[in-house]
Amino acid sequence: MTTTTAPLSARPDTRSGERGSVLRRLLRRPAGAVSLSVLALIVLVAILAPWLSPYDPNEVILSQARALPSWEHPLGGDTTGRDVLSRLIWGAQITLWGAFVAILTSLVLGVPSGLAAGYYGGATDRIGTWISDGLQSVPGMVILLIVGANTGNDLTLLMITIGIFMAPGYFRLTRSTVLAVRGEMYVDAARVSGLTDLRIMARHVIRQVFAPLVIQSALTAGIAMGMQAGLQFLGIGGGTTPGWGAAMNEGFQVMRTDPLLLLWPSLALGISIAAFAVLGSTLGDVINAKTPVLSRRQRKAIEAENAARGSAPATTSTTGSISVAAVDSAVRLENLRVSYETPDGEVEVVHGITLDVAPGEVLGIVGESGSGKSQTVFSMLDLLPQSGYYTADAIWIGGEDVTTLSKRDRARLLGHEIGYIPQEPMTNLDPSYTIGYQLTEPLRAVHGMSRSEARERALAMLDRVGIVDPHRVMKSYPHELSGGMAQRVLIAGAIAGRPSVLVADEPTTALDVTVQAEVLELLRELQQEDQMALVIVTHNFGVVADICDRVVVMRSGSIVEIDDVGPIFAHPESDYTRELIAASLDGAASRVELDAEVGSGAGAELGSGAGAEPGSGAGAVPGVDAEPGSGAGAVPGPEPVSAGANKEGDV
Ligand SMILES: Nc1ncnc2c1ncn2[C@@H]1O[C@H](COP(=O)(O)OP(=O)(O)OP(=O)(O)O)[C@@H](O)[C@H]1O
Repeated sequence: MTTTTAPLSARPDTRSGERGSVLRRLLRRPAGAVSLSVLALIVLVAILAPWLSPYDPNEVILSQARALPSWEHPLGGDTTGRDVLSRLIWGAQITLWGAFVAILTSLVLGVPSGLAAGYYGGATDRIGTWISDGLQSVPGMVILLIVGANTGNDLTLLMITIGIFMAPGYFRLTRSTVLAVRGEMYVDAARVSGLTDLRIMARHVIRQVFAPLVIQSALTAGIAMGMQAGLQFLGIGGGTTPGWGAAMNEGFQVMRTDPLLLLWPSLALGISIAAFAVLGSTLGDVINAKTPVLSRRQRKAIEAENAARGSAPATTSTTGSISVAAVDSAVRLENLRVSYETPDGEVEVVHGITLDVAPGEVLGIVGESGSGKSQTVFSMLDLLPQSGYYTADAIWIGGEDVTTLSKRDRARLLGHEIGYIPQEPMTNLDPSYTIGYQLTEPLRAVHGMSRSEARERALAMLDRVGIVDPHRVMKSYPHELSGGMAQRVLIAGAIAGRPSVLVADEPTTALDVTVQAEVLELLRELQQEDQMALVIVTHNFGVVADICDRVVVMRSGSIVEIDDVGPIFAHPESDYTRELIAASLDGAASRVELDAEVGSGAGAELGSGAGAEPGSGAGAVPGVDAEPGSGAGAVPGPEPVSAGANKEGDV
């Protein structure tokens, strides 16, 4: 086994550092610094009102009626002789409280419903959207007047009502953010590891909604303050409370004779609303500067959709073959069809394929991009995106036809019976959590282990996949790992539940060429050690030669050829297979070249990894010579298969 000794990134991580950097960047902008300071001052004044206020805000001093500013009363007295400054200070508390109640109500109603609508889609989404649209079409002011009239103008209840009418904004924001995040690979990875929807939402999705919600709340706070003042100005919501709106109402009535009485509360309200608005938009700039517009997966889905419109042929024939009885198979797909709803109608992208994998067998699924490899394995895992669905005569996993199972029972297979290793390690790890948390979470939640058991298992698995300092890696965040280490971590997670089937979707594509070889070597070792069935998706025949027993060649959603690796290389039946083999080997580095590259420590992880263990260093490039009688060495073919070290390929 090869080991990985590449040092962890020296970047001084930490989540608090990340949060600090947003605050720092906010403060670096004059607009951010000023608005934040103003708001901090207002909040401070509101909190310290009992101590700062020189007089009781409702105390009437007749001699001070309409008095001009003086040393005793810096802002003068109002029409009944109450101290204006004291009323403004207490008004800050009441106005902020009103805004807080409204925002809290909106958050409580809008966020969970938006989360559920975005995550579950379907009927939940439709019902949520319908209620949200309905609320927006109700004339809010009429409802506020009714509530005011029936509750004695209770300010808190009025602000709760305003919060209800502002909840659709939070609903829509949360829903759209979740829709974008739901497709992220680390969410799929969490699902594959068997975590419940509730847990995935609470731990992995809600964090992504956090930043937009903060921005929205800053903007909404200003609006809520304005609405509250508007209500008080109209005489609704607290005639006796010293709110700024009530003060404006009073000042408005004596505007011609005592304009200052209107000026002070208007200034306080205007400055507060402006500060919230500027803070919200500056926060938006600061946070969005880091946010990618489209994730790679989203771009890929769009490209795939476009390709599907142009090229997917409609065919009804079924293709493929089987090798063992259904009950003896590790996996068996019978007449699997996958379709997608697209704006142009329904498109079938996998056209009735049949294949199986025996326990302990390594099956390669090969084909060019868009041939349906990923859709096939996503159907196995029951992880097709929402717009896609499959039909099949049967899907056997571990000798059981899982098409008869409920969605929930089917999900239980993930992490237990089936493990999944994705294509891109980095995007499959949640950047907000340590590796230790991400490895132990499914072990505790899905496998019912205690904290210490889960930790022990995770450490053992990290050690097993060649991580030399598992304790340190457990404490690391994904960005501190190299791509190869991250993939090892995901492999550790996939095998931690001891699955009988391991599905690897192009597990080495995103990795450096030398690290690819190490990861393939590791997969082969693990598969042989635990006698797992391994389904490996690739577009590279080098990988097939290296690791597979049998191979399925796919093209445009159908199986072109299916056979043991030897015969496929020796006598490919279809021209397409022949072309794929030639394309995989064309331009491949020779074994000697590859060994030289490995020896020179070209790979990020290889310096000590490969070299550390004689026999698995350069020899870690899995291939012909490494194991006589296996891999490409055993493959009679048109050319010696030099580990398929294709420049663009997997190895
Ligand atoms: N969300 C989607 N909506 C519509 N069609 C889709 C969607 N996802 C995939 N497809 C179509 O399914 C077909 C098979 O895609 P699949 O992802 O299985 O290809 P692949 O062989 O795994 O390719 P790659 O090696 O690029 O991942 C593609 O032609 C694509 O157009």
